[in-house]
Amino acid sequence: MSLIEQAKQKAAFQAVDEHVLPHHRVIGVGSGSTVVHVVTRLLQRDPALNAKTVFVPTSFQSRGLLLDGGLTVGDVEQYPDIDVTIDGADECDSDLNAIKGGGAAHLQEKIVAEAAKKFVIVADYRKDSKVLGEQWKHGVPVEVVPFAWTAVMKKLQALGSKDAKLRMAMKKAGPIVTDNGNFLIDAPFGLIHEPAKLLKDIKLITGVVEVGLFCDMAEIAYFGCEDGSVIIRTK
Ligand SMILES: O=C(CO)[C@H](O)[C@H](O)COP(=O)(O)O
Repeated sequence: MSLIEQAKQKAAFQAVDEHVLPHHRVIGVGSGSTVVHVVTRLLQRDPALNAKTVFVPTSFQSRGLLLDGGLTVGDVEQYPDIDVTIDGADECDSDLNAIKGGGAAHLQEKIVAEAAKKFVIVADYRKDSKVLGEQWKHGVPVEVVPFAWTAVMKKLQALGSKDAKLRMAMKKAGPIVTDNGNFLIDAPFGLIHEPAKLLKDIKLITGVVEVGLFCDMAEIAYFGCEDGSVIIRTK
């Protein structure tokens, strides 16, 4: 396993060990490569404990990971009160505001994070920053209704994101379609000093479904490092 993968694993394992408690019955599970290690650790728990627990995924990917592991899967409609949600991030600032949606899953991720009593971020050290936009250069992921994408793009440009782009699929002649049937625009804004304000401004654009800015949501973040240590940040 590469050093970066080991770093992600360290962060994920520690977060599961410290935040998924024996009395918890509903656990939210995010998406992405770091979350693969979260599921690995969940599967190492006492099977009797896992059998009494429902896991709420945030994407096609995490649903598959949970089902492959034989865990019981539920959704927010059935389980609106989640004990803890653990998810990755594309970048996380010193106030624990995060950019998410690199994996196009931020709508469901935000719903599952908001439904949780506690939201925990796991990542490698490259995601740790002072100000959003320092590390993640692809821009803020913005999920949009397909019909509205050009109109939303113009509004994002007017807000200052000159290089906003529709996210294209790798092996399809066309745009990425999210798990919810929408398109995605990646909107770079340089350094984001006021993420909550930017979040509000983007959300007010008609046709925007959800913005990959998670402001004032995470309680704690674990960043795995290549030397085997884990940086922990709290609010
Ligand atoms: O927000 C996400 C998906 O929408 C992911 O959590 C984020 O992209 C981080 O992924 P990884 O752990 O692979 O770096």
